[in-house]
Amino acid sequence: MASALLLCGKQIGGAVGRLLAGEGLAACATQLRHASSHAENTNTFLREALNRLDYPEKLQNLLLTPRREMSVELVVQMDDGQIEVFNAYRVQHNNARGPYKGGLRYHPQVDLDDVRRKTAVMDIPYGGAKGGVTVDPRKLSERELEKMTRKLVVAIKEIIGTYEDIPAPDMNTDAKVMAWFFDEYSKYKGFSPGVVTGKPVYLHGSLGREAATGRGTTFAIRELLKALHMGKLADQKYAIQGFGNVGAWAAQLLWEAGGKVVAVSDVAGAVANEHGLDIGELRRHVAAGQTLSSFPGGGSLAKEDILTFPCDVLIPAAIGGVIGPDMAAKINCKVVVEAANGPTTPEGDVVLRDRGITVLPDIYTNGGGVTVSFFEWVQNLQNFKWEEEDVNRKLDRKMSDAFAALWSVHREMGVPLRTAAFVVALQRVTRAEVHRGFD
Ligand SMILES: NC(=O)C1=CN([C@@H]2O[C@H](COP(=O)(O)OP(=O)(O)OC[C@H]3O[C@@H](n4cnc5c(N)ncnc54)[C@H](O)[C@@H]3O)[C@@H](O)[C@H]2O)C=CC1
Ligand SMILES: O=C(O)CCC(=O)C(=O)O
Repeated sequence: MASALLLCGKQIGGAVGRLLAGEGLAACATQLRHASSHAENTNTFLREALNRLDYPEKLQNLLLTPRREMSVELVVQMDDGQIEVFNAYRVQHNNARGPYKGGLRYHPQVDLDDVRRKTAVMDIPYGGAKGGVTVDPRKLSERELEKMTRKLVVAIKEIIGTYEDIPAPDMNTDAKVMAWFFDEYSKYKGFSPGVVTGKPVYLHGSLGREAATGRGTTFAIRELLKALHMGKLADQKYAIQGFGNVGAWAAQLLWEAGGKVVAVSDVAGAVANEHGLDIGELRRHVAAGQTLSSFPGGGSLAKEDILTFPCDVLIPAAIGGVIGPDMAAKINCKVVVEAANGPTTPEGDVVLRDRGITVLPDIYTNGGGVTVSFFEWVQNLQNFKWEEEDVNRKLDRKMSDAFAALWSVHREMGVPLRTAAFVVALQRVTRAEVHRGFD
């Protein structure tokens, strides 16, 4: 027995040592603090909308509290034989309107953001969920990443499902991760393409899903510019933080529409050209493994300067919490379009309001992703593939209709667009809750 434990101790080595030293617990506490601060930010915005609606307190609490939160540990043997333990979670918010739905993020910092109201703003028949694993995927080999993903599926398979909760890509998760997810789940529950969205197109994915969040962001900007009488997409200068799925697709589509993308950044650096970057060339440069800052078609910029770079439309498309009050006082644009989840803190939001800078909120702006995820799910249930133009046309319609709904609340109630978006969503969720009854 003693030698087995010793053997086990040797195998587990560093991971157990670190856990026993309390490092794991400290990391876990940091993640929870981070998660709760983000949830608090969202709840601050949500309360502002609830203040405008005359709902009884009990209903308000119901709307503020997630239905279920699951937290699991994934034990993975790494390529070098060491055992690592990863914390993973899934939070399910409200399923009055349909199955839970939302992204799955692999990131060193947990960031529980808000899909729950997004599905209601977009008027698609889902509730909201979010999940993730606390990991820096750049430090894992592809095989380790696959093992970790499969362990995650085994750990949460009883609370997800085609009609229960449908994960999707988010930061650092892509079609490949979704394919592993679908494959592992199907081993336990039988063929289930509808259990995740954002799968590869050749493996029950939807045409148009990869670009959907960036494309939806572009439609959202078009509608906002029209409403603000600011002209066309082609008339604006854009600065974009984040050049991953969302940022790069938004940049590409804005550039194709004739807009000038004057600066973009990623986690490693930034590049700028006040006459506009050639986004086609830049994407090829990055796809070839080069950094943004080494792009010959622009000058290198400190990544910290992206949010203050002079432009008409600033698009944070990376991580949450980047526009606090200090940053909000310095940014140099006419409108902020939140393609990322939770880029503006409540304090930052107040400063932007005071400065007269319009903010198009995340729960609407990046809703194109979950909308085309919904289209993918419908195609999986139909076992039928739609044409890409059809997907894009339907997405355009959803984004335009959702904008019209929030713009009319913004005008009628005289509230900022963020509050208007929450009001629209809360009204839809509440209607579903009340009509389903509470017995
Ligand atoms: N992928 C999707 O369909 C959806 C994504 N979102 C949100 O959009 C945002 C971006 O997601 P994806 O593009 O999918 O992720 P991604 O992993 O494809 O790209 C993230 C980008 O952000 C950059 N980045 C990371 N940390 C940064 C930092 N500190 N400063 C500057 N850049 C940084 C990365 O280098 C990368 O370019 C996230 O907030 C995500 O929650 C929201 C809805 C749907
Ligand atoms: O496609 C989805 O289901 C959700 C995408 C996502 O992560 C989000 O909307 O925040």
